[in-house]
Amino acid sequence: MEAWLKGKKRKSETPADAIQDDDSESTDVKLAILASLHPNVGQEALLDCLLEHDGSIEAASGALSILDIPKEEKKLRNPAVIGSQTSLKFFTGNSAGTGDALSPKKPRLMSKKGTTLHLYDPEDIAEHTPCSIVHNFLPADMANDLLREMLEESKTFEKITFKLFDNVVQSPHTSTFYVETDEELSIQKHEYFYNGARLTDVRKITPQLLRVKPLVQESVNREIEKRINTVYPRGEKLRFQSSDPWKPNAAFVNCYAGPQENVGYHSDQLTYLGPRAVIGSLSLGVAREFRVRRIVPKDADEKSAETPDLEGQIAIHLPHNSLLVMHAEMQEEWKHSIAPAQVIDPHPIAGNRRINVTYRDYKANLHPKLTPKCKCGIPAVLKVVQRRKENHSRYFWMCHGGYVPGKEKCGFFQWADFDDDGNPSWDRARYRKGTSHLPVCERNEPGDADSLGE
Ligand SMILES: O=C(O)CCC(=O)C(=O)O
Ligand SMILES: [Fe+2]
Repeated sequence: MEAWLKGKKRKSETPADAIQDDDSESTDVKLAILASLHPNVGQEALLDCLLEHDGSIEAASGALSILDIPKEEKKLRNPAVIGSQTSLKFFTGNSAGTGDALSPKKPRLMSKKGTTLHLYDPEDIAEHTPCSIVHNFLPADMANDLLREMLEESKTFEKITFKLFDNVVQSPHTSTFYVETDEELSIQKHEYFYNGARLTDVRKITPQLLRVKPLVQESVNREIEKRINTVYPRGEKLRFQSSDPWKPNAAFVNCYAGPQENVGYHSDQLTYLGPRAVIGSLSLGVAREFRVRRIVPKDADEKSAETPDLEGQIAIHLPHNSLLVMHAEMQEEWKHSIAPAQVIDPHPIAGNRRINVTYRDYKANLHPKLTPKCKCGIPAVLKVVQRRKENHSRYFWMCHGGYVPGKEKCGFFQWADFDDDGNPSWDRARYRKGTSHLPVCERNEPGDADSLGE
């Protein structure tokens, strides 16, 4: 941690490190480190300060040290309260979308860095973010039954513990994971890895989660079709996006007990969902702000000050019983978070708690027995080059051992090869050779950073 705070290079930098930067670290972790350095500053002020300093702990910590914290905390922008919708005209630039596969055709929002655009309307959300939303999604009784069931379950949810640079940190909310069969439960516990470690709490899907699943499935597939037809170039699915219907077989459930519980800016892991993953996210209980921001790739030697990110964050308001679909462009090009709130409206059933159920489609051909393993013997994690222009959008496998308390990462790195439907090259039955321009399993040894154009 010290080396990072002082701006020194981390020891044992690997090719995977070289194509990432500070931003690849979860905001949870950055917040945990900032909180330990500035124990008197609230979570929200820390988050705002981190955002204002482009995710740099060093810069944010420096600013917090100089400031008169108690006064400044009150003045900091973006109070995470339920805000009112800002005029879209203020944020919409004249420039049209880039026209690439990942940008909506409509003009791009040009919100200034550090500002938050609050969106409520489904049309605005579909137009300006990589998401779409369905309000009042379930019949009211069904939503309440699921909420009650999950509130009961969440009494035994736990915070996730992971490691960063010798610090063991905990997620600022609780969660657990549900699968459908006993066999899947056993496999999830013994073969799947998350942040380099096995999950200890995997549960069998509950009656209400199972009851709601087909409705989510139907609605998400409808939203995918709509997105393809109205937003994507030529009305075609994105490259690497699966051409199969979306079929959820797992649910990750989060509980935010009170306004301060949150999740920092992150992209969801693609390791088992594959490229261009779609996720169906159901919100129950207290309404909270889901924030998204686009990741703007930079040249290796480009400083953020020279190319300020023109786009601020967008807050999507997630009321009780709303289904948010994170579309195929979301995880690769954007980050998302649940911001801490100053105030919340208590919910008649949930009190101050919010339950979030993310239904996910785990791909059979990305089972950890099939994916590359690193030298630690742990199934490698699938990532994509997000922040660098060089090799931008390329997928790669890397070691995740560094996230396990007491374990160093081994530096394993390997480019990933998928066909245009996101099938990995080892899936002989489905992989359509020649549809991907990427080299087949090109190998880079640790330290071989030249081959990455760094
Ligand atoms: O609570 C939410 O709406 C988002 C949760 C989330 O981002 C996640 O589980 O990865
Ligand atoms: Fe997420």
